[in-house]
Amino acid sequence: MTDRSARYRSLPGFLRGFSAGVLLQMLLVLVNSVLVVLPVLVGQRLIDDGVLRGDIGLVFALGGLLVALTLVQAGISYAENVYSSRLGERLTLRIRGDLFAHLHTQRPGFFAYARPGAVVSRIHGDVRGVQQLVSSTVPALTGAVSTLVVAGLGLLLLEWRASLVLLVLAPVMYGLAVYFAPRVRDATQREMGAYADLDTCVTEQFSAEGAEVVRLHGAHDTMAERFVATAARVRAHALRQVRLGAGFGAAVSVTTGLIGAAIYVVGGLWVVSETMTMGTLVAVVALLGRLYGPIAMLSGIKMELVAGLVSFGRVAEIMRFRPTGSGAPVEARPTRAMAEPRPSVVLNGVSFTYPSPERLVVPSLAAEHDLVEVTRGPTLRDIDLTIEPGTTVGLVGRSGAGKSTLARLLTRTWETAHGRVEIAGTDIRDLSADDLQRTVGAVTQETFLFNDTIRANLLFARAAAEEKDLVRVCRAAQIWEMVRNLPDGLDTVVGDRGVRLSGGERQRLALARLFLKAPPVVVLDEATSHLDNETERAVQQAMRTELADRARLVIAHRLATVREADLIVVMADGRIEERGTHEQLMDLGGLYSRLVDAQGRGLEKAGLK
Ligand SMILES: Nc1ncnc2c1ncn2[C@@H]1O[C@H](COP(=O)(O)OP(=O)(O)OP(=O)(O)O)[C@@H](O)[C@H]1O
Repeated sequence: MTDRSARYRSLPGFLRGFSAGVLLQMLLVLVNSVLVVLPVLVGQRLIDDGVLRGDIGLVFALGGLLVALTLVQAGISYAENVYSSRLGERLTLRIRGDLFAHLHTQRPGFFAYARPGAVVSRIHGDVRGVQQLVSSTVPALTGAVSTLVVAGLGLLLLEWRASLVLLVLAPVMYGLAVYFAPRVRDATQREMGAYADLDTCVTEQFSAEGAEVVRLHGAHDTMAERFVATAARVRAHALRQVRLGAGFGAAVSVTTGLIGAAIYVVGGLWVVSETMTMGTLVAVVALLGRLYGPIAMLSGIKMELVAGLVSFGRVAEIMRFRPTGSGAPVEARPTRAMAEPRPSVVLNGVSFTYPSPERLVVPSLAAEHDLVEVTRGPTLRDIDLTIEPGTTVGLVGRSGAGKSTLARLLTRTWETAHGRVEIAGTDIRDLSADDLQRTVGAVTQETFLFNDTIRANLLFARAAAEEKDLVRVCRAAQIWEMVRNLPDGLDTVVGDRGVRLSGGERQRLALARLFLKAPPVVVLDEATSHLDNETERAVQQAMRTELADRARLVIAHRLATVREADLIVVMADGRIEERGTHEQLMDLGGLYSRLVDAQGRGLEKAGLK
């Protein structure tokens, strides 16, 4: 467990990091609650010793004291509110920073299953829930307890018989809280779950790609219906929460109202029978008024406390999450430095099975249907393969054969304990994340560009690159002419995920980014699939210069892409079925030659050959 995750073992443990702030906040709350009760006791003396005995001087003196107490109490209350909010905001910043950094350490499998909306709602909603807990609920709780103690003691000293009222009031309020709290918690959780679905719906469908798919399939109405159904779930849970809150409020009002009436009647009889002074009756009624608030709050606060703790639990759940099985990082192993500038890659007896989702992701972030247990067979079986520096290995095979999975083992997107993946003789799991990132570079069919300038997207690969390097790699990737002709050139913003560029342009920018990084091990998974034949040939030519002595793995459906490879590996059903050069495999007359024939016939039919 990292230091960051360890902070989230428990709420008190987390708050230890803010102990000075929390202590100051508590002190302000305590002083405030004493100042709320003191005026009542002063008021009693004012009536009994001042008004009823006709001591005008005392009336003015105690009146002045009341004004002073009110002003001091207002000042302390202001300071407490501002300080609590500041503490809450500091805390929010810490949690958001921790969550964001922690999410970045998750394995890619996490993001394959986590609903984006659920992640967003944790970062916004639940973090705010924890903030509320610390900046409002906990001080309110402390304030209520201390007011209760001070006011209770005051009541006991003034008129012990009246304090017996507490024996009725407290259990009734507690009973109400016991009834309402679990129901509110349930409604809160359900509402948050529904919000996560709603957020996912919006982020998916209003992304450029999602909106396009919906439009092309004319699915607006279906999607709108689904959205409204989810929004209706949010409404139902929110209304249930409101109903429960209102029910609780009404029950509290009835209880306090009945008790108030009883005190007036009984207290009035005591004053008539002269067993209690008028000042004491007024003070008792005022003190009880001060007590209702804290008692109602204490019973109601349980609900807020529960909601806040649920939020903390949901944040902590992510912060403490460790994937298990082959999706898990192997931090316990010592990392070794990658010294070899031109390493070879060796896969030795490698098999791989995709782990089930609950090992990869916090279950509450995944969609329910993803968590249904499925037994998967191995996707890769007993793979032996060597890629020497300065050579290209072409990987081909039918769709679903396991080519991309194999590539993802080289980028350590996935890890396997069955067999070894070695770079320069070191098990890939023993390499530090930095070394791995420096050593292996990949371009895939789906190119992701950030909604930023072309320059910023390129500099992602090498922040210190100069303008002339950017131009050189753009030229090599056959994209410079296009970039140069844009009104803002390299400073053109590409849109969400690069949506303002064509698929081929995005791929060429991704290749330029790879050339800029020029890592010792290169993985190209359908990286030129969107390019026309002529551009692809030019890019391949550039690749031989830009990535000359690197170990290269090239996956392609278009077999012409890998025809010149030093070794072509043909995969079927997770195994290596054939290997050799193009000529050797054609002579063999096996799967590869059948794939070449099929593609040739396809091209002939299309009149392209
Ligand atoms: N994240 C995943 N979780 C579970 N199974 C997966 C995952 N990714 C891929 N698979 C499965 O693994 C198998 C191999 O997929 P892979 O993407 O490696 O095939 P491929 O040979 O690259 O196919 P294509 O040529 O269509 O890209 C497929 O059956 C696929 O459904």
